[in-house]
Amino acid sequence: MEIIKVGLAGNPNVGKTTLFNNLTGMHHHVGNWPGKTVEKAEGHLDFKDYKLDIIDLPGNYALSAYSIEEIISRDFIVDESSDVIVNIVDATNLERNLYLTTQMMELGANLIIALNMNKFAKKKDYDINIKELSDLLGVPVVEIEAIDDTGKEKLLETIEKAANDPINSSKKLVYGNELKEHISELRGVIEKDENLMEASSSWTAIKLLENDKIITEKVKESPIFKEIFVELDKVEKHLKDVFNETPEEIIANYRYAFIEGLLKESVKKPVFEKPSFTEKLDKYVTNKILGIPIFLVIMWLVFQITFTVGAPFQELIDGGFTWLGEIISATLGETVLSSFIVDGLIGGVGGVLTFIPVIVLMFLMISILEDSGYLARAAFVMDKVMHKLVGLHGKSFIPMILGFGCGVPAIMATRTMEHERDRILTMLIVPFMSCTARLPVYALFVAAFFTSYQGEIVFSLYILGIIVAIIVAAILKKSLFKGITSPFVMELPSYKLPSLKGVLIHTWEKSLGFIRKAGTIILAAAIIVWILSSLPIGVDYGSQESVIGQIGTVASPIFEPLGFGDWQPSVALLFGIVAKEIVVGTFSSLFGVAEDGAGIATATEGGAGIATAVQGLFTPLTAYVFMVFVLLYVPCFAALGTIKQETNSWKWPLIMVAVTTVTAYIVSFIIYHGGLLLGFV
Ligand SMILES: Nc1nc2c(ncn2[C@@H]2O[C@H](COP(=O)(O)OP(=O)(O)OP(=O)(O)O)[C@@H](O)[C@H]2O)c(=O)[nH]1
Ligand SMILES: [Mg+2]
Repeated sequence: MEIIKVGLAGNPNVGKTTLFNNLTGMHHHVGNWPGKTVEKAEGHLDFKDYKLDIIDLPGNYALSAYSIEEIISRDFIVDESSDVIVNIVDATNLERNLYLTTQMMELGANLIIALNMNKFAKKKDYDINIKELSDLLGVPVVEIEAIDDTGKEKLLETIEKAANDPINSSKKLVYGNELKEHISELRGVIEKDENLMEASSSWTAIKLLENDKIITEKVKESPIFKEIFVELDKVEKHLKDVFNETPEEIIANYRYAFIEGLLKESVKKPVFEKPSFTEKLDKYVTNKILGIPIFLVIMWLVFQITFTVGAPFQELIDGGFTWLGEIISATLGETVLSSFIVDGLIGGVGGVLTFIPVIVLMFLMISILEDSGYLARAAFVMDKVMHKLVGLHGKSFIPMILGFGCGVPAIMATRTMEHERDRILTMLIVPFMSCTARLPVYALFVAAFFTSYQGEIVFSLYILGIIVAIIVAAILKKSLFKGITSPFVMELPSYKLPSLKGVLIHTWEKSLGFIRKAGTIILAAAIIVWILSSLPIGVDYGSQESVIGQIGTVASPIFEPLGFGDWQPSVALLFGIVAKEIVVGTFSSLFGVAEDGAGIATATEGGAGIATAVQGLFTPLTAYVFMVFVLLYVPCFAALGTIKQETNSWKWPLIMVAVTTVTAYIVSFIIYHGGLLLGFV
């Protein structure tokens, strides 16, 4: 079977991954905000006698190399030998989208244009003459709807044809005689070195004129680099004399002029565009005064829904585990095996699994925020605050909100940031955002102590996370990360009705990740906790004389000043370093079924078992402080590992550990003593 290698390229948020998923049957991350895909992904599809290798790329606006994900795409388009590049273009935004197209044409890439979002363009009364557009570009144009199968067959046929009969897409690109003449002079010199001919010489010439760092470095390695730079200088001087502009500006102007001419011939737009739904809604949502209150209300709703809808399901699962534990205890009697299954496994792992409904709902809510387009608005609204207070731009707010789901993808999402310094700083504050792993801890404690204000208490923790993140970022920006942040225009995609299938798949996969975690790390920790609670032989399970009790007793003075100096919270925090769910796992295996026969925590009932046990250890004030500490202290191993991988050094994860520990301690201390002064207990 012959293989055809197809790259999917285009601006951010135009539907590349949607098309990729549709073609390959895979489920990669789709959402309505620019910059989701940060790494290239590969999938396959059989078509007739061919095997298509499809590569999904991060979106980019130009083939210049700024941020990491842009470099990934550019390297693929420029250096890898793909057979066909499918350029996905948003029909509602042709001017901007075609800017990247012109640059791929400069490369002479074997291009196909897949025109997406046609329904939205029709709604706006755009009349696009596909044949004309294709003729003028000299590139096939296919209308598709990435979300369903519209145009899919035609696209595949076109890919097959293009692979067998490649075109040079640079042919119809015209940049005016003056520029063309000088580019060809420069090309003449470049072409003398065979090694520089991997990409087309006109592209290399253009990139040199644009002062592109990577290409300039590459050319410096050529034996004839002096000759090339002498010519480059000459051309640059000449262009400056003629146009009184930098070569970069001149080239950009020509690209836009080409696009303008093209669209004049092939697209008819209504004289007055009626305000779209998005524009109408954004009047309120991104309003200067209303923006932040609306953001807060939406977040509050998210937590309310998560908790109120989640609670009955949670009780159901909890009941199931309790029943299972009782049956096992009754069948096996008081044996080591029964203690292992009931305290160790059902307590440690089951105690965490009861929170699945809450966690699934949280991921569902975040998926809806992402897919509707609200996430980008939240970042836009926070941009001013972030800029003024922290010196970071709103772009870093997107990874922060994703951090409400899980820190690992959130840390990866920082790749879209241009400056390494801003990127690392954002990574360091993402773990202050309250991820779903903290939810079991909150659920347990609010049920035991704050039955009437569950939603409000949890909401306050989420907001505290954001505030602490902003304060820590501001301090770090003034010390470790000095420097100005370049301004950035936040792109606001049109609102879209979230696709049910997309949202469900997204949620399902995230939830599966949680279940997998329960079966691996949390299980392993549960077994260790059980062993340590049962040793030395003959000791009462989970008593202070057990190994775990002794460890806790040694560690507990550290937490005394924060109000929870008992040994059990200390070991729970210690084990929770691995993953925060283990904090609850540890409690539930220490106070599990066998202890009082009352069952594992029924977090929503606030009565039996674990809840009673924690009521004996905490007061409402110390319970709140404990939740704050869990929120802010050391991120889980997975998050630290991701920071190491993304920064390529252990330095940052270690700094992270120090920053979070100190912050958690200080903030908890202030809240505890402040609370005491205010008369709380
Ligand atoms: N209605 C409709 N929505 C679409 C279509 N194609 C994509 N979308 C939506 O557009 C948004 C962006 O889609 P993605 O596939 O994630 O875009 P992308 O180009 O991969 O974006 P990045 O990875 O950020 O560069 C999502 O909300 C999709 O559901 C389509 O054909 N019709
Ligand atoms: Mg994508």
